[in-house]
Amino acid sequence: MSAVVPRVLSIAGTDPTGGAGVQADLKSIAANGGYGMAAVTALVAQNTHGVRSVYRPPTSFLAEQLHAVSDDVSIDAVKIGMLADVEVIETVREWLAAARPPVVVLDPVMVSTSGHRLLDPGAEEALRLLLPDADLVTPNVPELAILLDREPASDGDAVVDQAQELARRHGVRVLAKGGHLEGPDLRDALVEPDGRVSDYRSPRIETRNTHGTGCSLSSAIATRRGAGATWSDATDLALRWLSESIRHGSALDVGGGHGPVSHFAGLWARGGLDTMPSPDEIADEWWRSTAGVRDAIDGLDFIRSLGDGTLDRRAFAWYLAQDALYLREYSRVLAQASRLAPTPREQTFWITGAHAAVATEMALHEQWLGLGEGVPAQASPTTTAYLDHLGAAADSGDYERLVAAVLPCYWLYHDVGSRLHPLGVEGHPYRDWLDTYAAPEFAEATRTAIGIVTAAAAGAAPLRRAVMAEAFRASAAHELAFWRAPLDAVAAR
Ligand SMILES: Nc1ncnc2c1ncn2[C@@H]1O[C@H](COP(=O)(O)OP(=O)(O)O)[C@@H](O)[C@H]1O
Ligand SMILES: Cc1ncc(COP(=O)(O)OP(=O)(O)O)c(N)n1
Repeated sequence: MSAVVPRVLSIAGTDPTGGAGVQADLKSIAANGGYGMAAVTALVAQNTHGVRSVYRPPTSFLAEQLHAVSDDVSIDAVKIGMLADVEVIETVREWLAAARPPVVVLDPVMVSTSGHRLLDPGAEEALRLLLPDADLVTPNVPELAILLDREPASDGDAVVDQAQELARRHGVRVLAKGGHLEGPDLRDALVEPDGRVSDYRSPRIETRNTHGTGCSLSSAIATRRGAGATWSDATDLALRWLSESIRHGSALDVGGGHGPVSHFAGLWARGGLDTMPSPDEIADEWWRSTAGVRDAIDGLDFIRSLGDGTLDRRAFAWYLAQDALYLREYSRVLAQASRLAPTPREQTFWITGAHAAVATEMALHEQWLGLGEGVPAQASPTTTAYLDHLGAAADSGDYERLVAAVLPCYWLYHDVGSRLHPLGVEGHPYRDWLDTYAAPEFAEATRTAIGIVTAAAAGAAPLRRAVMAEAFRASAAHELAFWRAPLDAVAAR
């Protein structure tokens, strides 16, 4: 069973400019969703112009690195790159036999683009003997030819023929890479040991930034396969990612020769640099964003006179009638939130709120509607506008947007209710109302609603979070209008 984040080990040489070797592998593994590890086979002094020299440390130290990893970490996939010479190949072969990683991708690195050898000529036969230990081998055109001891293929069909022969000879899956052929269209071919071929075609990108493409591709496939994708899907995903990364390579401005690909360009473009806010940070930000609305609510004559008990009873009756009309619909909106909720806990919370909205609140309001102060039977324009906004969120089927839209009705009522409550002394005419919205049960429901909504916002992508914040702010503005309307309506009579 592979881990959610596959643990992928690169066994390869280095590139201090970060375009190829273990440095590229680690970026590729991370960009494809894996946890990257690296055991270094050789230290290579190279840059975007080419290789200057190679230092191969004692293989006993490579063995120590490999065992240090496998003694401690469950490895989901291994990518093997530059092996330098026979001794290194033998060391890796012995370790593979002992560690038995579930996925092994072998990029048979032999010669750099600049023409410098990265594998001793005398090590080619040893490398051939390593092929059956791999699940996938990813040669470019010249490497494929050397492994078969043939001339390099000069067109796509000839590459596939050679890949089929290599696959059959060594009983191994082969991804033959077509980057070294001429022409505007690229063809990579995945060949199964039984000869079946899957083609992957893409347009050639006009760029000098192709250094390390082979390293990056093999690491990406190992990572995707380590995460559980089929070989065919892993190859497809890795190639799509590689094309995107090649396309953005020239924007990096690294070196004056063949520059690297931009391993994280796609992630950056899709918001990968944004840190995820915590639910508490979202709660603070959203609450601060309604400061103007809350000040305006506090400044309303309706709220002031509701608190000190001097509110015109006709205005209060008008408000309660509108609130009754509102709550009937609000209950349906909460029921929809319950229907869309992703967890039983949230489902239960919203349906309990829906019940409270019709039962508890309607009982309280009926008591006041008995006042018979010329109560309107129709929803006012402000009530209608607020309900249209909530109804649109409910009809969208978008749970996050919907729960963000219903939150101000909890949060602002609890805020106003708890601040006015101390004014509700014995004999206060609106004491029931003040008690309801300052009640511990309503405070608890408000806390839960804030927790659910802000957790959903914290887990959402930035654009989705912005949609939620907008729904929340719009509802807060409707709350202000709702509280401003009663005195205006009574004055207009
Ligand atoms: N200019 C390019 N545009 C798009 N894809 C490319 C380009 N050059 C190489 N690739 C892709 O990069 C991968 C590695 O290419 P290749 O050059 O064949 O191997 P290597 O880097 O090992 O020499 C292949 O999937 C190939 O299709
Ligand atoms: C340390 C190291 N390993 C491999 C290579 C070759 O990289 P590759 O991905 O095959 O791409 P090119 O650099 O040949 O285009 C390397 N240079 N260094």
